[in-house]
Amino acid sequence: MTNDTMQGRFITFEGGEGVGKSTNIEFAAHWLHERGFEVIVTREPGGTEIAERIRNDLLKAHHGETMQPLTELLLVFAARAQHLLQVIKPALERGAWVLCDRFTDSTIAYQGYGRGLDQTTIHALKELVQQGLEPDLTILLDAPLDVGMGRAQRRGQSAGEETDRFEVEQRAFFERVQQGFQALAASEARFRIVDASQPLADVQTHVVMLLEEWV
Ligand SMILES: Nc1ncnc2c1ncn2[C@@H]1O[C@H](COP(=O)(O)OP(=O)(O)OP(=O)(O)O)[C@@H](O)[C@H]1O
Ligand SMILES: Cc1cn([C@H]2C[C@H](O)[C@@H](COP(=O)(O)O)O2)c(=O)[nH]c1=O
Repeated sequence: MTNDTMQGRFITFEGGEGVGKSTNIEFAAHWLHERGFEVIVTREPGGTEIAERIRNDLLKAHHGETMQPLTELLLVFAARAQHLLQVIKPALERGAWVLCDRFTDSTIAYQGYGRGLDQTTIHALKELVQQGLEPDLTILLDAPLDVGMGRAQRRGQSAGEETDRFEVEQRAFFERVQQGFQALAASEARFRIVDASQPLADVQTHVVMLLEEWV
């Protein structure tokens, strides 16, 4: 099944840690609800009971055993298969807007550029799981690393969140991830880059401009 047979809109929000994906998805959902659209807000890894359990394994620190990059990659796609079949495709088929916090571009950036896994393998898994389904629009929230990481740290401290298995990575890892997102944005027509280092009101004005092209 491809996007051509789907009635809804599939919008993904991408970017590094703390750039404002969740904040802007909630804002976009509210904006669309007010205009009468059915909106599903979801996230990856996650979005179903099984996929959320996989997320927990992916994000929590494991003591005494290191998760292999290939294991990480397969778990991300296992969660995605469940999420696509159970939540995303049915919602698109009935005409809803699906706003998803991260999708396969995060896999290409984190497991491909970040961990150094082979892009051909990633694309083969993508084809197997997505069967040609792509987001209609991908909003890349882009900010210097220190801006996003500073925001994520402050949010984590005030909410008492535990640091996850990705957040403890070295700066060089996040630099590679950011290069990955920038390379994707330069090569895929569905990407739009939003400067996420701006004040939130300006970021949201830009997000609305992008949504207006699809309503
Ligand atoms: N443009 C902005 N200016 C200032 N603060 C912002 C801006 N956008 C988001 N924030 C704040 O930064 C923090 C991180 O935002 P948010 O949780 O939306 O990011 P995220 O990209 O979803 O993070 P993560 O990758 O960790 O899930 C929050 O406290 C949020 O209120
Ligand atoms: C979808 C996806 C996610 N990740 C990583 C990226 C983040 O560090 C975490 C998710 O947590 P957040 O609250 O959304 O920041 O998972 C990944 O490595 N690969 C993926 O495909």
